[in-house]
Amino acid sequence: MFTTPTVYTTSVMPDDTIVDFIVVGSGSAGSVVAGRLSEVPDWEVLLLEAGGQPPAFTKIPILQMASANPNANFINFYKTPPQKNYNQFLASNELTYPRGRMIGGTGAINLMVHSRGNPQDYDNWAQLGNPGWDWETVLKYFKKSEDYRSPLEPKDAPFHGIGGPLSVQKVGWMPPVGKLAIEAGKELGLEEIDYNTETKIGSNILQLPLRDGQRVTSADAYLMPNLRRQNLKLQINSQVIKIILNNDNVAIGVRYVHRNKVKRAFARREVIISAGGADTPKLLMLSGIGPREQLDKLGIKTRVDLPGVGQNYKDHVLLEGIHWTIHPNISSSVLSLLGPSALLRYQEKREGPMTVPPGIGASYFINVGNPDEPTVPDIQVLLASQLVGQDYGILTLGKFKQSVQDYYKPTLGRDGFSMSPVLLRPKSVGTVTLKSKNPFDPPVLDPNCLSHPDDVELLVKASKASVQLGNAKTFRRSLGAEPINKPFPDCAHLEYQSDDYWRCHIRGMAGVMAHISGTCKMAPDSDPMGVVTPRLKVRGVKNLRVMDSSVMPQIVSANINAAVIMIGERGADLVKEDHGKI
Ligand SMILES: Cc1cc2nc3c(=O)[nH]c(=O)nc-3n(C[C@H](O)[C@H](O)[C@H](O)COP(=O)(O)OP(=O)(O)OC[C@H]3O[C@@H](n4cnc5c(N)ncnc54)[C@H](O)[C@@H]3O)c2cc1C
Repeated sequence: MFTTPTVYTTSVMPDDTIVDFIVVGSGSAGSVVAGRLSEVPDWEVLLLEAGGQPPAFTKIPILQMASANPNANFINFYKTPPQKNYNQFLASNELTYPRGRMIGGTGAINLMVHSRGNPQDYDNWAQLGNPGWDWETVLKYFKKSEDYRSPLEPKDAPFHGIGGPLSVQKVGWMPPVGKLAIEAGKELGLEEIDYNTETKIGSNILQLPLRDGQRVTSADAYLMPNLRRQNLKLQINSQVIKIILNNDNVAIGVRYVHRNKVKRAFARREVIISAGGADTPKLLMLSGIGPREQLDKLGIKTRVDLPGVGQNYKDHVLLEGIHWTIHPNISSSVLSLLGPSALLRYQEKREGPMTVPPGIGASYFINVGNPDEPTVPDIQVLLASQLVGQDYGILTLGKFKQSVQDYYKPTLGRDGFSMSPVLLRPKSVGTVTLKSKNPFDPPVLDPNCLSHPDDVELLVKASKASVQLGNAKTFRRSLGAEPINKPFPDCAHLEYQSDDYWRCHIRGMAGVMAHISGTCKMAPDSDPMGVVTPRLKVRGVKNLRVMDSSVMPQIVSANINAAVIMIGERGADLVKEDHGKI
């Protein structure tokens, strides 16, 4: 009714098809890679995707919340082992990690924040021995990908691209608290910035991949317009179960399952894996490329002993539970935003609250470890127009254990907002391992967040800064904002808002953002934990590359999707360069 589903043209290839390039996974990176490689008219490109067509609701930003439905068959919900250092106030500390299993991948269910990270992130990648990934180089690819559609200040214009495949614009509709975000930041000395430039400390309105009020995924931007090319084929419901290596460790094709039948496809030139930070290491290991010890245990013959596969797993950590109520007459409740006038406004004009993912609006990039640092933040505080008890807790409360549900009871039906600090460069490291050698078993994700004490200590400082932000006079004056000044029951034995109290709050209420990265990291040959070279070639194998979030040597200081798209853009150019096409 409000939108029609995007239907991609797909093909069913005969068994033992031979093409030039096989790309595995049509998510945020894979769609870019396949779209760009097919620009070379004499290259045949086959894109294999495990999932199917994306459901229509994924196009409507506010319906992002529907992807939490555990029965959705277009999402893989991967369970973690019990996590001991965080999320202790959830009903279960075995977390569920959603990964999009459809054309568009996780980019079709994410919260749409488009943020590139800090120039220093990429200069660090280069300094670690990865030439060609410095800020100056990657900026060209960020710009190449982008069609920026909001008004630009002259000083910010050189950092944005116009006319690229991916529409990006500032959040168009704001809840009442979002409209005050910039003014509130000024009280604490934070000026408004465009965070996708080189200016990185300050308040900001978030940027989203959006066009005409609808989500734009990499698949919309890079595949949809190009599927009429004869040399680009997209085959769905095709889960790759093994990379085929010949006796000389050259990748010559893949084995995949389509309609309950095992089929093969062969690549004259290269196989490129873009299955995402969880499934890429899984597929490499199933193919005998990974830590020998682990493969031996599962009875998988090692073809290349690469100890780094599945290691170096980094994710951003976000702290919940720092909240304010607002005046009862002011509403930003998600369910009330879905009322008839908003629905009509969306249907007729593609405007209003439905054009924004739930709660999303503005944020603050700050440095709490070194407040004098002028350009590199260590924390992003996300301002969300959401209170846990909002909408009678229907959307938010169920995941918590009973004592926390009781804690929020007095706020049931009230509106409010939260300040959620995010650790931009966590030091804790996790792993992705195989459950078994059955390709249909999920991988075992163990993010192991907050295992490094420095992460907790930085969050203590960030919590205090977040309280200061929410207590800004602007919010109190205009919205009647009142902090929920009450300890969580499990931390009530500690002095309220002392460092020890915050440590307890953090262990209970911090959680992952599901930004799996680094699990097949790019590194020079001298680093034994490196999985791919700076040209994204898998070490010890010929004609095999990885291009997705798993190649990041270090996680970037922002939501990672924009960087993943950049990796796809840069990766496609590396292939073209290596084959003499540019
Ligand atoms: C709830 C949520 C909210 C998020 N919010 C944000 C946000 O606001 N901003 C942001 O920047 N990032 C966000 N992210 C993260 C971001 O969306 C992902 O990091 C990004 O999409 C990863 O891209 P990728 O290409 O590495 O993998 P994916 O996009 O996951 O693509 C992998 C694709 O490969 C397919 N595949 C996997 N295995 C196989 C196989 N064996 N054979 C064939 N196909 C296979 C999958 O079906 C999928 O289509 C969020 C993530 C989640 C889960």
